[in-house]
Amino acid sequence: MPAPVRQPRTLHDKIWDDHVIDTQEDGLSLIYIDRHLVHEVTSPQAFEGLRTAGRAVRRPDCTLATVDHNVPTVSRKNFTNVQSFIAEPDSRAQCQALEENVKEFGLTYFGMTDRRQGIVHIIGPEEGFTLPGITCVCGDSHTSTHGAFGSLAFGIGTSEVEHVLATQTLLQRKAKNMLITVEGTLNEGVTSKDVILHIIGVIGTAGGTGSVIEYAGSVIRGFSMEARMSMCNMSIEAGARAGMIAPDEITFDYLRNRPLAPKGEEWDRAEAYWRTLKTDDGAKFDKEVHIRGEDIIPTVTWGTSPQDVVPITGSVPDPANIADAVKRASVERSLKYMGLTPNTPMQEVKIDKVFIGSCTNSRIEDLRSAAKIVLAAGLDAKVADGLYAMIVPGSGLIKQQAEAEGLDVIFKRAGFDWREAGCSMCLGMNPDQLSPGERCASTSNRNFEGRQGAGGRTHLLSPGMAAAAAITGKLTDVRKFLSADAQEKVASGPKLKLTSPFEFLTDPVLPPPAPELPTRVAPTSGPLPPAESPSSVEKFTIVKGIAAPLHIENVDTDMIIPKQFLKTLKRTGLANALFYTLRKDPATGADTDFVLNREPYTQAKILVCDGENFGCGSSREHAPWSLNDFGIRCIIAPSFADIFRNNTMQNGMLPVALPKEVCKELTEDAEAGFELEVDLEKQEVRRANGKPPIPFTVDPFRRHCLINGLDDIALTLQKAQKIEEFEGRRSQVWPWLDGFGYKGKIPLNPAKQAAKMEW
Ligand SMILES: CC(C)[C@H](C(=O)O)[C@@H](O)C(=O)O
Ligand code: SF4
Repeated sequence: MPAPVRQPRTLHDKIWDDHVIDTQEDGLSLIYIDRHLVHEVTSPQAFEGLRTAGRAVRRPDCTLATVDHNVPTVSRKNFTNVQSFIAEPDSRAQCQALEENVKEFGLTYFGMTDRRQGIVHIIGPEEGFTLPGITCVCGDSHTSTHGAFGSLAFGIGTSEVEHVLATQTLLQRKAKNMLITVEGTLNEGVTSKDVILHIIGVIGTAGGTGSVIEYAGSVIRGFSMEARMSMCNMSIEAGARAGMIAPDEITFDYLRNRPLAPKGEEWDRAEAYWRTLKTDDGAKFDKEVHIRGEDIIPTVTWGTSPQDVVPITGSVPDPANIADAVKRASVERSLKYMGLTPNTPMQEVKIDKVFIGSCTNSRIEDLRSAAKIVLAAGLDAKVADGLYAMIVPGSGLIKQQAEAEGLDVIFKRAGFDWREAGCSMCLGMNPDQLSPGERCASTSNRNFEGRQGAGGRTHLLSPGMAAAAAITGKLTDVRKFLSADAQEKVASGPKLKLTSPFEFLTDPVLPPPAPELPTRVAPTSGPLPPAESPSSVEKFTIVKGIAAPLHIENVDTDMIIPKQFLKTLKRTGLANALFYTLRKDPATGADTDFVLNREPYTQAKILVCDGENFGCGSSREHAPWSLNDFGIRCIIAPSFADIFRNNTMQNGMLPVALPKEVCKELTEDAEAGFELEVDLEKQEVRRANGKPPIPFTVDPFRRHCLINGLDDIALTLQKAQKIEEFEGRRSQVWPWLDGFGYKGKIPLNPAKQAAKMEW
């Protein structure tokens, strides 16, 4: 018999196929997870779950933890311990909880005295922990960043973090294949940040829902790893499950000699495998989008969604020109929040703060491109009067390298504040925040209402554009600083540490070696619990009650629960946090007339929204926890963001997707005060106004779990033997994936270590 002919496969297909441990008849697969990154915000409840069930971490050698979201970015010169350094009690508690958890569970941890500490999505690649061909997860939506290496990398919620810690696997349904090509030549001043903002403007924040996007084409191939990471990072802003780019010489050059990358003969084997990781000719994509590089010019956002983009040469949109009433209302709402007048040229918009940082744009190349603009503005250029500009490197090592290149001198001399590594003002879980009404030019990835501080206004842009805005005090076309005249001016000026102002652009310094070399540890399996472990998840059969109507598109999880409530160590007590900014008057703290504050909706068990893309943005499971705590067990909407949908079902809640017109009708029922009855067994929504029931469908496996209140982890552990067999094969075929650990090398006395370090 001739061997069956294999269909051409996409890069995503290949990585997926290599990680499937088991597939059920209905298509649900158990996939192996090669790399798990952990941070302090989304892990405490997961470790608590392990503790309660008496479970161990299955693969400490494939798990890497750090603190990033809560850490203050002020100087650590006087750091002795987290207890005394972090003033805010909840932030402190989360960081301390992680310190304790990594000790208890034996995990590799980059704490605040470690130069390798930084934003979780920066340190994975920097260490070579992120590799081509792997599956990589983290309780964080921007895990998509790691797809830049040709890996399948995606964000998960806290329940899934617990699942991965306990089993090193996840239950997943394969996503669709989407291709986005960018061909041609980019205009001067256009960076990968402009390219991804432009793409999101074209496809919208739900354009990638249910898909893994592969970015291809000559423009992408020409990008450095840093630029590719910025692109893949924002795949989540396009609604995609993940983004990826096939590995090539640029990828291999970046990874060679990274502390955790394979070495010697193992590198050669790995590289040979990685070279097979590209989409075959003739492979089919479910969706394709083709973009011309020439069409992109430096881009900036004007509104409160990452899809609200405009070329820097454009103007604030005018709602009067929008025919669709819902869209018009949404633009009006955004403009009101942003304090912008229709038709104002973007370059006349004045800025109060500039933030250069975040997992999108805080890498060495980002800092170089911002420094280039500062230099191009002239050696006497200064941050505009009254403006505050901060630079937050993505990791301690990036900070160190930038200082070795003299970038800090360029920034500080121009009046920028040079900070320590962390998430910082991207989200403001630490003290770095906008005040109400302040406007920020930010290199981060989300411009949601209140994202950088309650009432704060965010314009997303590239590092060069942010630097230009810092100097002029307004949103500015970066190309003004790239003219021959400006460069001439700089070239003739006095010299800094560098022999030419742009020397660092062509001759980058290699990253300094990591302070400690890892020790190889054999893969271990943690003790397996009894398969019949009880589930704490409530069963869902029928939910009947008041339904609250909501008319908002793209309800993001920052809106469902703002960042200040993510600092909890529990899953409960979040009812008051639900839709906090919509429910509380910022000035008085009094209740607003938001629907959930009004009778009878204070008793709502169901939320009906007629806007698409409910639950987009961050992976915070706090969003379903707060809905649940309020009493809402079912959300009906035209479409859901992938991670949010998953997170609700992990908590015994039901997301029901129905056509937009049907959702609209149901919001009318809700407004008239009619109760709704959602029956999961019969898969129908019954209406109290005598109209016929509305059928819906739910993933059969999830339906079964919800109706019976089953625990995913216990179910997965019934397949322990298959997982072990997979691990055996994995060790033979991909030996470099049996990770490296720093077991036993976690600093036990941070104070002593801090004293040794120069900050
Ligand atoms: C805290 C975390 C859950 C969150 C995310 O998933 O994205 C955060 O990193 C963010 O950017 O909002
Ligand atoms: S998006 Fe911002 S808050 Fe989230 S991980 Fe990245 S830097 Fe941190």
